[in-house]
Amino acid sequence: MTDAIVLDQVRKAYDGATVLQPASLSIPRGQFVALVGGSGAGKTTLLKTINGLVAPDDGQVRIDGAATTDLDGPTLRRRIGYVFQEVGLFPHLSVGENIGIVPTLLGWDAATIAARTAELLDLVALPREVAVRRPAALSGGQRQRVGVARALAARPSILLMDEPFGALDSVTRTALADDVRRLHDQLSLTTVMVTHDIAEAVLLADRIVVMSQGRVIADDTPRGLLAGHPDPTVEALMQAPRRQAARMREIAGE
Ligand SMILES: Nc1ncnc2c1ncn2[C@@H]1O[C@H](COP(=O)(O)OP(=O)(O)OP(=O)(O)O)[C@@H](O)[C@H]1O
Repeated sequence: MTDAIVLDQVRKAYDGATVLQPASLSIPRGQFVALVGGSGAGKTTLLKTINGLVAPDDGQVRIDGAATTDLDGPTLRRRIGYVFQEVGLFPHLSVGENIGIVPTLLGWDAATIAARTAELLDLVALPREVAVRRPAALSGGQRQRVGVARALAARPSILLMDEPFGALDSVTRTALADDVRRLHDQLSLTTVMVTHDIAEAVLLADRIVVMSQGRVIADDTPRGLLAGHPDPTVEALMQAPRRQAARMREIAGE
């Protein structure tokens, strides 16, 4: 079967500085991939090459076998949902209008958009009444849920998320992360999520891709990476979840 996302030797430089070394990655349909690595490693840049927000200098990105350069904007927006870092809801639009942005751009009629908005609010476990509120009248966790609903509005098969839970307290974060994984499974999505939280990546993802200085330095299952890796940067990253797990077992008296 054709992979949902293929990056074929994708390279990107800004003002002569290469921020993404030629990177290749194939992501089969249905996989949940976490993209981790230090600040400035190139994670957001790589994520944005997938939906065309960043145009690669070299190489090719293919979505379900088609080069993104051959796909028009509306097709990309329909196929790929994007949850922005810091959510990026429009403050002057209601929650419902925010969720309906892509369907509106795609020319859906008002009744279909309203029905879809209600369905999406149910899906992300928000009361339907919030549709008429402005984003400022929601909690941070609720705003993130709106961000996820907005990304899923046009029934994409691919969901990209850039640090979607970054600013949340740990209880809200865990609940939302669990819901995102549930939605991934329920809607048969292919998901790529950038996160700084390695424990979260280990708990949520089927596969973890580690980046450092514009390169992919590791790519394995959480279990595989926890078992050990020759690269010291990867090893250092994996120490945190290992320590947390060991400490939890100790406290639980196991
Ligand atoms: N539009 C841009 N113009 C110039 N440089 C950029 C631009 N976007 C990103 N960069 C640079 O590219 C490098 C990689 O940035 P990127 O945002 O992809 O990293 P990241 O791994 O997502 O980092 P973080 O975890 O801090 O968000 C950084 O050095 C950044 O300053």
